[in-house]
Amino acid sequence: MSDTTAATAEQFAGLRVLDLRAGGEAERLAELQGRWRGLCERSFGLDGDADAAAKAIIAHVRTEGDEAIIELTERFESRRLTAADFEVPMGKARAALEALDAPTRAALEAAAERVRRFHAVQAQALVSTGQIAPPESAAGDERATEYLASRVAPLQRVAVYAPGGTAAYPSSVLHAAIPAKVVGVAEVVLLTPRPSPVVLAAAALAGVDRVFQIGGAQAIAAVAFGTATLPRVDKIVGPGNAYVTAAKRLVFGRCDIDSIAGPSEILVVADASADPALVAADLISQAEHDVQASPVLLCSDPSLPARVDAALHQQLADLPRRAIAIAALRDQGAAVIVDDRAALAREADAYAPEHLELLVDSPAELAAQIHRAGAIFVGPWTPEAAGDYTAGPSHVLPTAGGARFSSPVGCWDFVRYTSVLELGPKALRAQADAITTLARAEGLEGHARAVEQRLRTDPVNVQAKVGGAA
Ligand SMILES: NC(=O)c1ccc[n+]([C@@H]2O[C@H](COP(=O)([O-])OP(=O)(O)OC[C@H]3O[C@@H](n4cnc5c(N)ncnc54)[C@H](O)[C@@H]3O)[C@@H](O)[C@H]2O)c1
Ligand SMILES: N[C@H](CO)Cc1c[nH]c[nH+]1
Ligand SMILES: [Zn+2]
Repeated sequence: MSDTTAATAEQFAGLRVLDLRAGGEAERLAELQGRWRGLCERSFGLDGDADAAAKAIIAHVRTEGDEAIIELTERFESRRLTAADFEVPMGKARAALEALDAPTRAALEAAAERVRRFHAVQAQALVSTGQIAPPESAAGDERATEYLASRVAPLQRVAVYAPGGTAAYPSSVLHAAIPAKVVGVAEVVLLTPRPSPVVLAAAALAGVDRVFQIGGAQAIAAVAFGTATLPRVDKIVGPGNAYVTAAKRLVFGRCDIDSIAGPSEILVVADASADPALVAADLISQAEHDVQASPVLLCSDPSLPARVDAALHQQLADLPRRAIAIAALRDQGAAVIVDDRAALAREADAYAPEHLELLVDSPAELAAQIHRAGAIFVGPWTPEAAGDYTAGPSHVLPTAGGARFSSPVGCWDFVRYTSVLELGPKALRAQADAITTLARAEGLEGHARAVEQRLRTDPVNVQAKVGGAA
């Protein structure tokens, strides 16, 4: 991990430039392309130290339960808790909401309302679908009826993880717990280390049912397996650092998870029309999250990286979290130069960022050509920070290239579908030949006989045989 304490604004040496334009010296170009591919192939934590640490923590919590949580919280957070301290009474969260200063409460309520409204619309798409499909020839014949359905129902109990290491994230409480409540999850459990009063207030506002002031991989393990104090949950959602993210991946299967929502990322796609001050501001807005954040510029204007570097220098100078931002810009940051607009779209898709920001001419047109991103911010009036707080869609998004296959946290995360099948005797008979043939092709005689057994006992079938009609 980077040494953040030593970093200062003066130490920021500028984004490393990867000039991928055609026409450069072939060997050098191949090397730069290899480096860019390395960034596109990032798969955070898959074989890193965090994975090994999370594995050991999970094993410890599985065997020692609450005792392990007490020990690990002391080791990683220097906090001495007893099991009785784990749960923060909801009364305290409600009191925190009441005690909040008026501007913060108004901002929290405005964000909560917009997130709720957006997800209320999204939830309308989550319907049970059913089909009663007698063949036309058998219309009105109940025995030919088949009922095939996908029945949707909310999960019973989910855990929301809200980070609390180097910053507090009341917004993450809203952006994960509200969609869960919108679809009717019975019990939402919040896990968060050192909850600030604003985090507790957000929990009360979002309708969270229980709050546990524990964090890290130990919190993830606790709710995946359950301990004497913490309940086992059906799903864990929410962002976190490398340890939290690795633990989520490791407990998947014991419970569900949303996606790998790890250290923040932003890919700012810019052309000659972009204002370098906006590019720098938005790179910094994600770099300041974590020394492991990834702030990357992808541009078609070769003069832009130098102008963005100058703006970065200026803006980093008095940034409170500049040490973190500089470490992220230095270690994961890059300025990638490509030939044209088509290459901007192609390489943005290849990077599959958590946040994609388009500071280009006709940004909506370019947005339509890019398919792999957690969220796309279109045009100069849509800073990524708006999505973090008030816009409405959840800011809990897949990182580390997960946007290739995962989605933002949404109402879909908090429901599951059950298939329901009901066949009438004629409907089964219509499929029987295909079923028994396929079963025997798979060497599964028992399956074939399970169907034939029914056909033999179907009174209509018996009658038909006796009467000689089908
Ligand atoms: N992708 C998203 O949607 C999204 C949203 C918000 C935040 N984030 C990210 O969430 C992260 C928040 O990280 P954070 O650290 O501030 O809070 P966190 O709550 O995720 O992690 C803090 C916990 O990490 C554990 N920990 C610390 N050092 C450890 C070690 N050496 N070994 C094992 N465990 C250790 C501790 O238990 C501590 O409680 C950032 O990376 C931020 O970028 C992502
Ligand atoms: N940008 C973060 C997701 O990567 C979410 C967040 C919360 N608060 C501020 N930002
Ligand atoms: Zn953010």
